[in-house]
Amino acid sequence: MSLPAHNSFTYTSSAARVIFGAGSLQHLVRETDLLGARRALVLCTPGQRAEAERVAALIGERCAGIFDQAVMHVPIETARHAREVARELGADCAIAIGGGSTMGLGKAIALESELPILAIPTTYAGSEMTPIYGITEAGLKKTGRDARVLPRTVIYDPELSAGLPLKLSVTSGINAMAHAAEGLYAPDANPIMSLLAEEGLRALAEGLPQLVARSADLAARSQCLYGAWLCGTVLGNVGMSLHHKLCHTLGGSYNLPHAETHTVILPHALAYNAPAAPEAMQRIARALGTDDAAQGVHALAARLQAPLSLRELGMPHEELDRCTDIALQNAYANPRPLERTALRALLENAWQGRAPE
Ligand SMILES: NC(=O)c1ccc[n+]([C@@H]2O[C@H](COP(=O)([O-])OP(=O)(O)OC[C@H]3O[C@@H](n4cnc5c(N)ncnc54)[C@H](O)[C@@H]3O)[C@@H](O)[C@H]2O)c1
Ligand SMILES: O=C(O)CCC(=O)CC(=O)O
Repeated sequence: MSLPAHNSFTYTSSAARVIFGAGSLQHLVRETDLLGARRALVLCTPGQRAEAERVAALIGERCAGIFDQAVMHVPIETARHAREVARELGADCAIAIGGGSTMGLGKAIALESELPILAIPTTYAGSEMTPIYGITEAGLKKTGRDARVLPRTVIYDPELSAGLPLKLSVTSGINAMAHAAEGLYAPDANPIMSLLAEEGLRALAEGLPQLVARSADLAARSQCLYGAWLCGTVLGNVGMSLHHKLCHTLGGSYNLPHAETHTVILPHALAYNAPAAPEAMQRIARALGTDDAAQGVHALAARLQAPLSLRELGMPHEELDRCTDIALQNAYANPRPLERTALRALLENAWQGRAPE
């Protein structure tokens, strides 16, 4: 795609060291040493304690302890507890192994202490590539951007995502695709991020069906993790719009599951924005090998047997009006102006699980 004459942009590269490939966890000691860490605190969810113990065993005496209480959306109480544990143990680095929830906990610690994070992602959420943090206090999730929370080193080892349940692999992959799709019509989009976005979409659109056919296939896992890396980079570098705003409203105010909510909303958000962002839609469709971006994402999700409706995620129908109001509360950039009636119709379609209009 050629650069239009009127195109001007600012591009700041976020530095992160990436080690990618099957078996790359073997480089953990080298990478820990390169960060100068002697007392690393290993972070995980309760369900990934075994993976954290493996990390602890690998780094041996460099491990100060394991904190295994990461949960979704980083409750402030958990963040305070983890910060306290890090302080008490004299930790000089946080090693986060897991998905976006564990990365989020590492970021909550780094935000106050500037502890470097070494991230070992095991889902496709992409948080490891972003300076975005989120903390939930009194039922409200606040997000922000801060360079201190961007992980310094990321080890992408597809072998570690082999245990990710297939359903979550699919929805997590579509969560990643959403970052790239919105990145293509971001107000601060730039040609570099758009290249990564299109390639990330292509990698996931190819890799996810392969995963569904053979969930432990290492080539498919590598392809999806590669896509997730690129899509996460886009999320970290350009602003998100309507789709992410709706997902944060549904997740934050109604506690709907994160990756599944992204999966249901994405085709509808793209259909809403399609008339105002034709070039982005063309690039998304091209990456998916289809004619229409919104219909293409919907068809892909259906083919992967992903959830298609807010109803099946437990969203109460009577809350759709209030949800529309919340989504309209704060102004943010979006290619198409936010119109109440059209947004309410979008949510209705998503609730019913219809194809996007
Ligand atoms: N700040 C950012 O840039 C950013 C980006 C994306 C998501 N997020 C946040 O991340 C959270 C969601 O992250 P997520 O979707 O990765 O889910 P998650 O981290 O909550 O993981 C979901 C579940 O899967 C388990 N799991 C993860 N990897 C596994 C594996 N390989 N094998 C077996 N089990 C595994 C986890 O232990 C957890 O129980 C949300 O809070 C979201 O807001 C933040
Ligand atoms: O909740 C956060 O920490 C921010 C998440 C974000 O912007 C990406 C997403 O919704 O997947």
